[in-house]
Amino acid sequence: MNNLQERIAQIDWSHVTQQLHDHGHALVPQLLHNTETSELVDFYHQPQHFRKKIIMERYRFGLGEYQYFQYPLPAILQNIRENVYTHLAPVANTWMKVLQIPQQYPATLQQLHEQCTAAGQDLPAVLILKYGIGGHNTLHQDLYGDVYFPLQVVLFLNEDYEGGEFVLTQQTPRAQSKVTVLSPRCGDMLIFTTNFKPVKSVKGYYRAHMKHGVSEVRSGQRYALGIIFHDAKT
Ligand SMILES: O=C(O)CCC(=O)C(=O)O
Ligand SMILES: [Fe+2]
Repeated sequence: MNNLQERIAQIDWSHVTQQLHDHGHALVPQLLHNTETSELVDFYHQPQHFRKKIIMERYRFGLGEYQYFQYPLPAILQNIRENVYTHLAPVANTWMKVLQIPQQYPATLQQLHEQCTAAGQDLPAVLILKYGIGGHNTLHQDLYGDVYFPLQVVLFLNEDYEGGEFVLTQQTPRAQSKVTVLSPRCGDMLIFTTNFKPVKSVKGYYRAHMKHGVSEVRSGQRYALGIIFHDAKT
């Protein structure tokens, strides 16, 4: 566990920051060990950890299901959420600044959550997703209320499936969307923008809106764990 905190501290955060500025996403390979990814998959079958289950097709979100954790989060997730946040707050603050959005994010997750609570958002947006054959997640953004943090994380919990690529689209004003397709390995952590990234142009920076989703799983079962830093209203 401490060891995981050290692994997070040892990530090359200046490289991650540069990737986020350039591409709106950054892959951190092999953050989690197999014992940790299988512990996280096992949580899915322990209902006491969860506050809500969503059957995706009922909402036309795709095909599959996910469950939102309830507080208190398992220590491993609290640890990742808190420690990764502190490295991402400066990236988010740079983005707001260059885009001239009057918003700055506090240095700690606890302070962000005080802002969420004041806005009536006090439930964790941390979830495990499970997809079977044909499972997919349609393109979306994870905004859960007025207070939002513009970066989020997915942890990939297995790799014994085919298809199920992680897809990001970047929309440029007056142009078609650019697509990035990733096939991360079990234990990888992906950091990506929740709604937009700044892009430099001759006239300064503009917002390129981004969405994410998952392509169809062709065989096997796919598990992923999403960490959204702001809290949700429902
Ligand atoms: O299953 C995935 O990889 C995507 C999950 C997702 O949409 C999220 O965590 O926000
Ligand atoms: Fe999502």
